[in-house]
Amino acid sequence: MSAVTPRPTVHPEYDLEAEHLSQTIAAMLRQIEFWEDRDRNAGADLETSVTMADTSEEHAAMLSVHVHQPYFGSLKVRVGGREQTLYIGKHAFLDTRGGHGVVSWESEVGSLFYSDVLGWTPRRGGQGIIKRRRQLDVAHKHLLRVTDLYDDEQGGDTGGREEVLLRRLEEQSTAGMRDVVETLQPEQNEAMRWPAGTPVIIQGAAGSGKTTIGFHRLAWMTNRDRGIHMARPEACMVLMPNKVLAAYAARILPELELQGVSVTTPESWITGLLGLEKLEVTDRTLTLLLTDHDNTRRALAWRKAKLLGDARMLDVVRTHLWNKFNHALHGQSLSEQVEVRGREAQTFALAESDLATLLRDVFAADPLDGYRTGFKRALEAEALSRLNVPEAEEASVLRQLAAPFTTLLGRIFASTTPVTETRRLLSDAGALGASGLLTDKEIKLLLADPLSGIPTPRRAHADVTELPLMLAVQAFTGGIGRQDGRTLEPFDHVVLDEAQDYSPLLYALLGRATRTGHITALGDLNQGMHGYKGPSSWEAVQEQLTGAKVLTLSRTFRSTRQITALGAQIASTYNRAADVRGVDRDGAEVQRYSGQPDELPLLAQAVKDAQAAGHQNIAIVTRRAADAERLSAELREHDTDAQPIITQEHRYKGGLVILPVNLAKGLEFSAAIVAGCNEETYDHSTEYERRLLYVAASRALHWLALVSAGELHGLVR
Ligand SMILES: Nc1ncnc2c1ncn2[C@@H]1O[C@H](COP(=O)(O)OP(=O)(O)OP(=O)(O)O)[C@@H](O)[C@H]1O
Repeated sequence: MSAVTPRPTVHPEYDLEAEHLSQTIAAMLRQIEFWEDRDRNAGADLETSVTMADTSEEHAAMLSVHVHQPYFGSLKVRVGGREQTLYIGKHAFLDTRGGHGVVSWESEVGSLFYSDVLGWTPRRGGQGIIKRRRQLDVAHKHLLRVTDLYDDEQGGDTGGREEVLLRRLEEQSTAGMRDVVETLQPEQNEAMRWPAGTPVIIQGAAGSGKTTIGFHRLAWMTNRDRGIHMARPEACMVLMPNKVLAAYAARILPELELQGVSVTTPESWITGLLGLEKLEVTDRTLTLLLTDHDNTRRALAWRKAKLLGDARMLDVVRTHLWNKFNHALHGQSLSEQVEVRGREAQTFALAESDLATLLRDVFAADPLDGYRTGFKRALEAEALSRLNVPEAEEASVLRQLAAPFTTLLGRIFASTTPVTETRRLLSDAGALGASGLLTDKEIKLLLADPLSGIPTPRRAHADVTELPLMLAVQAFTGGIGRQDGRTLEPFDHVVLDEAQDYSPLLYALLGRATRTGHITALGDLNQGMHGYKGPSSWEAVQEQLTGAKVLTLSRTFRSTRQITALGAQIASTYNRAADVRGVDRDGAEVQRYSGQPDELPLLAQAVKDAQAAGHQNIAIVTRRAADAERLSAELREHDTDAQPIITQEHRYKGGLVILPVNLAKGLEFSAAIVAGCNEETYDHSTEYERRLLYVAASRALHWLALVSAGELHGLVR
C-alpha cells in the first residue's frame, strides 16, 4: 500500500468552518421539517394541498440525502467591491432565512471552483475576482479537513488540488463506478461543460476519466440551467461495450441524481429496436483475424467489415428501399366508398401515380418514425383533404379507411424485415450499385465472403458488422429513436463509451435517433481493439456529427506509478502515443510469480498477498472465459474462493472475482492478478493479443501481480 500520509496540521480556520457546517446542517434540517409539516402545506382546496404536500415531500427527500455532506468546497469571491463566500455541494440549497445556502456543482458559479480562472463576468454584470478556493472534506456531518487549493493571500496556488486528488486516488475501489464531483480536474471540467447542443468526442488514454466524465456531462445536461438543451434523464441513453460494464457503470447514476437513464449495450439496443432480442450476435471477422493465417483473406475480411460500416451505406440502403417500394407500388391503386354524416356516399380514389407522388414526398420528408408510418400519415392526410372532411367526422372517416390502408401498406412494406432485407441487399450486385455511390471494386468486395470458413451458430444470428445495416433498414422503414409508449421520440442525449468501436454508419444512425448536437462520444483511438468496426479517425466521426468538437483528456488517474509504467511498456509496442501523463502516485512494486510447474499455488499465493496488503476488491484476470471457469473451480482446492464472472449476465458485486479480459475492460479493482501472463497465452507477435495483455495489466488501482507457471511474458519479465 502507499506510504502513510502525514497527520494533517489543523487549518487555522478549522473551527470557523466547523461552525459554519453545523449551522448549515441546522438550516437544512429546519427546511426539511418545514417541508414535511403538512399543516403548512394547506392550499385553497384539497387537491392543491395534496399537490403542495407531494412537491414538498419530494424536496425534503431530495435534500435529506445531502444533510450528512452538504458541501465539499467553497469559493471566496469579490464582486463589485463586496466579498462573499459561496459553498459548493452536490445539491443546491437556498437558505431563505440565513447565509447558509449551497450552490450546485453543476451551476455556472460552481464551475469556477474547478477551473483555474481568476476572474469572470457575473450574469448581473461587473467583474468578479476569485480570492480563494477551498476543499472541505465532510463526512457524516463532520468536518474532517480543510485544504486551500488557491488563496491569493498565500500567494496563489497552494498545491492543494493535487494533494486532495492524491488522497482520493489512494482510496480502495468499490463495486461500482464512482462520481468525482469533489475532485474534477480543470481539463475534465471544461470537457464536461462544453456548450450544450454541441456534440463532443472526448479522447483520452485509459484511466483519464472519460467514462466518468461522460456521466458527469449527462448530469450537467439534465440541470435546469441548460435551458432548451436540458435533457430528461429518462429520455437519455448510455451505450457501454458489455452488460457487465453497463451494470458497473450504472451504479454512478443515483449519486449524480440521474434516475431513469437507460444504460445498455449497442447490441441490446439494436436487437431490441428490431424486436429480435433473442438474436445471437457474432463477431466472425474477429474470429477470422485471430485464427486464419492467410493474410489475403484477413485483409479482405478487414476491408469488407470497414465497408459495411461506411457512412455511404446509409444512402445505399435508402436507394435500395426506394426502388423496392416503388416496384411494390406497380399496379396498386385504391378506391373506397366513404360515408360522411349528412352527405351522400363519396369515393376516395388514388391511382398508382398518386401513390407514387405520396411515396416520393415521404422519402423527401424522411420521417423519424419511418417510411411506413410516414406513408400511412400521408394517406390519411390526403383522404381528409380530398374529401374535405369536417373535423368532427375525421375519426369516423379514418376508421372506415383503416382496413384498406393496412392492406395497401402491407403490399408495399410488409416483406421488408431488417434482417432479410439487409442480406438480400448484400447479395445483389444490382441493388448495391443502384445508388451509384459504390465502385465496382467495392461491390465485388461486399459480394465476397471471406468469412465462409468461420462457423455460424445454429440459432438465429446476425454478425456485429451487419447490425448497423439492419438498423438502417429499421430506421427507414419502422423508425429509430426512443420508444415512448407507442411513439418514437429522439433521445434527449446519448453517451457512447468506447466510441472508437462504432462505425461511421452507426454514428449516422445514432445522430438520427438523437436531438441534434446531443451526442457525447468517449473513446481512445489508441485503445481500439476492433479497428475493422470503428472509424479510421475522429474526422470520420465529425463528418457524421456536424460541428462535433474533439476534446482531449491528457492525464491518467487510475493506477500507481509502478502499474502505469508497466502498462506503458506494453502499449509502447503498438502505440506511438503511449507516453501519457499519469498522476505521480507511489505504490507497491508490481509482483511477479513464476517458475513453478503449476500455476494454481502461485495464483492462490498472489491472492493471499493482495489480501495481506489490505485489499478486498481483487480480480484474477484470465485470457478466456473458459480459463476463468476452470480456474475458479480448481482454486477452491487451494482454499481460494474467487467468484467467476464469465458471461454478460453476471454482475460484479465486489470481493474476489475471476473473469476473462474482455469482460474486465472498463472495470477496475484495488488489486489485479494477471493469470497466464506468458507468451503461449498472449501471443507476442499478434498486436491484438498485446492489446489484451495491456487491458489485463491496467485494471488495478494499487496492487498488481503477474502470474505464469513457466516464464513470464517477454514484455513484462
Ligand atoms: N478528477 C478525478 N478525481 C478522482 N478520480 C478520478 C478523476 N478522474 C478520474 N478518476 C478516476 O480514474 C479512474 C479512471 O476513470 P474512468 O474509468 O472514467 O477512465 P476511462 O478514461 O474511461 O478509462 P478506460 O479507457 O480504461 O475505460 C476511475 O477510478 C476514476 O474514478
